[in-house]
Amino acid sequence: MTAQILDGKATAAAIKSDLTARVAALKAQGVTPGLGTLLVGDDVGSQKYVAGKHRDCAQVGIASIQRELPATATQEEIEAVVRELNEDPACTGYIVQLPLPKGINANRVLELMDPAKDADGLHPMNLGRLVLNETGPLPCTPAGIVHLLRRHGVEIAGAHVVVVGRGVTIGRPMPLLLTRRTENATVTQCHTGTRDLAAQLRQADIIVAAAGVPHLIKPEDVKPGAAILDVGVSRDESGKIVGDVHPGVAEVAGWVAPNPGGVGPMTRAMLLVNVVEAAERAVAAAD
Ligand SMILES: Nc1nc2c(c(=O)[nH]1)N[C@@H](CN(C=O)c1ccc(C(=O)N[C@@H](CCC(=O)O)C(=O)O)cc1)CN2
Repeated sequence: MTAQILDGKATAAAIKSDLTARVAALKAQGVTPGLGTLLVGDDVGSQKYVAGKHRDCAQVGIASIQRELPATATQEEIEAVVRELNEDPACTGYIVQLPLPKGINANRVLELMDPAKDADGLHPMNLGRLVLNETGPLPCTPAGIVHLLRRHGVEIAGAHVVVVGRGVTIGRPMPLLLTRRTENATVTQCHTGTRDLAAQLRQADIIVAAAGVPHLIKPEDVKPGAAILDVGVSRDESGKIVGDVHPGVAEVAGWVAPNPGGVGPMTRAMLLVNVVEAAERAVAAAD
């Protein structure tokens, strides 16, 4: 078997085309959505992701506000920029690029954000809305994964999904999304402390691999026909991405989201969705 590709690039392009029309409609009503980003430090990967987010904004007509601080920035300096973005009327939504440098309390920074401007769905109030099944911005990577599976006709309802990872951007929110009545999956959450990971993986109809451990998921651990989404990012000596999924998995799986080209572009597309939906909600509330 050679797996079908869960094509994140093509799916993201379709989402962006839809958003371009919605942004034009907002502008016609006098509202220009604006995405702010706060990047702290000089991590090359983070710089690349943030640059990509602003390229996407330009493509769909969203305005860009870019704030950067050096790796030496203090908690207070970072929080001061967050307060500025909270107050800036041109910034209708924003993100703080993660991870923040060592020594910075990222939770305190996220808690300080205006939840109405939280374009990542990572403010505690918005994560709480997800728990309570209320409307709000969804964390971008989990939302992108659900969209990608749906778009390719992968059955989520009734599926057994194994999520490997417990980070704030993917591992923690992913099971919350997948177990909503609208998705209706059964989820097992695994992590580096899971005793027999291979035994869990073999039960899975869908695997979301977000552990950051190169080639953690091996062909012999995968049920034939399963859908495998590789979200792990490690880099080799030349800076090339090495995912959590061994390339041989494509011979066993039914679907594979490659890395790069799978979930990453979806993360960026769902960020734009959050920005546009927040602006649309604001317009509807003002009517
Ligand atoms: N505030 C946030 N920080 C981080 C998030 C997040 O959702 N919000 N997620 C990740 C990084 N990330 C977004 O910020 C992200 C990761 C990957 C991609 C992407 O398009 N990847 C490309 C490959 C790019 C490359 O060659 O390096 C792909 O997969 O095709 C976009 C965004 C952690 N931080």
